[in-house]
Amino acid sequence: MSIAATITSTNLRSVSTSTTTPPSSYTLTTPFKLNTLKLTSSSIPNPKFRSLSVTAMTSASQQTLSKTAFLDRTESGTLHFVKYHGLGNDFIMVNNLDSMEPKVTPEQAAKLCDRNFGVGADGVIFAMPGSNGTDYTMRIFNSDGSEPEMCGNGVRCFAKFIADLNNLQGKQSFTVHTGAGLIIPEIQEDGQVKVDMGEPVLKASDVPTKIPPNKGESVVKAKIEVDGVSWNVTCVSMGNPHCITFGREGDENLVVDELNLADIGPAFEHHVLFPARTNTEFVQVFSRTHLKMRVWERGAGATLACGTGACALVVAAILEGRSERNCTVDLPGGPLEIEWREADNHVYMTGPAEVVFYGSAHL
Ligand SMILES: N[C@@H](CCC[C@H](N)C(=O)O)C(=O)O
Repeated sequence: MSIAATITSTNLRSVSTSTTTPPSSYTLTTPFKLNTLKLTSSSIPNPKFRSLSVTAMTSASQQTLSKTAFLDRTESGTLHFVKYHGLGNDFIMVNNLDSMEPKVTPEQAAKLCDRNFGVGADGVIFAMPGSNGTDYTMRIFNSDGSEPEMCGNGVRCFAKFIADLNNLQGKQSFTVHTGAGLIIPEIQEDGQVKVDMGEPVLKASDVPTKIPPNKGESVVKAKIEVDGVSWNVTCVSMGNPHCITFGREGDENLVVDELNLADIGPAFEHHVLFPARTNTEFVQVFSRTHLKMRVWERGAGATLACGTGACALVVAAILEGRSERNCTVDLPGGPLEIEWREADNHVYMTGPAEVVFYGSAHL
């Protein structure tokens, strides 16, 4: 089986090697050009990835073929998707509006997310019909195939994806049912997406963490041992679990760029004190309104941004007396604006979401 793949974007330069017409298996109403990098199955050493075949459309092709028509086409065994990113946290968005059954299995999601043998992404997101009275339902698989309850950057991409599918312009708001309950993204006039992320969950057993509560039912600046090092942590759920640290015991001022996340991240993620595993945010405080974080995500590893993580860390910073309620959080992929509003106890996140490319994969 041959594999055709294109690395291209509306914003980035194409890095493909040649130009060719689409494979015969694609029936298109208008001709389009593909910049194609061809691989054969024999050049793929790992047999488990040989069944995956990927094609991506250039931005020129997006102009000649209706986006909705592209995503609506159904051929057996072929998935049409749009890749989006929110500050470099990237997702394969699937139009699943005709069914509550995800079109991709967790195993297929892991293959699609693979950065060497697949499309490459931090997760696969499904736009599904509404439930519990909402406009839509969002489900997501992490790049390891596990299913988290929520994804902050993902829900901003979700809002843009829905607007794109429906050809909506300007300010738009949707109600979205997620594993974390009701989430309300609103596309702003400037294209940024502001999301009502709901209330943070602080009760230790609901985060969940087995760290004994030390402030009411919550865990705030508690000491835990991770691989023989003592860290101070605060635990917050934004529907999904987060462990936030501002430093080791006796060393409160983290310089996050110096951390080797690949070493310490997995030790937090799989720590016995986190029965559902955990996302971990390592935070540096610049001022009471400006923080910087790096993240090790449950089921995805080090990512360029984590929206729920940025929300959770501002809650943690306020609980630890380190910040105001409105903060800018710098992530490796760029900044997010976060507010934990006193009036309704909800957390609000504002940031970008962008299309990377349209593509098809044979599953
Ligand atoms: N990157 C996401 C979070 C995705 C889910 C996470 N890996 C988990 O397992 O909880 C975000 O932007 O919030």
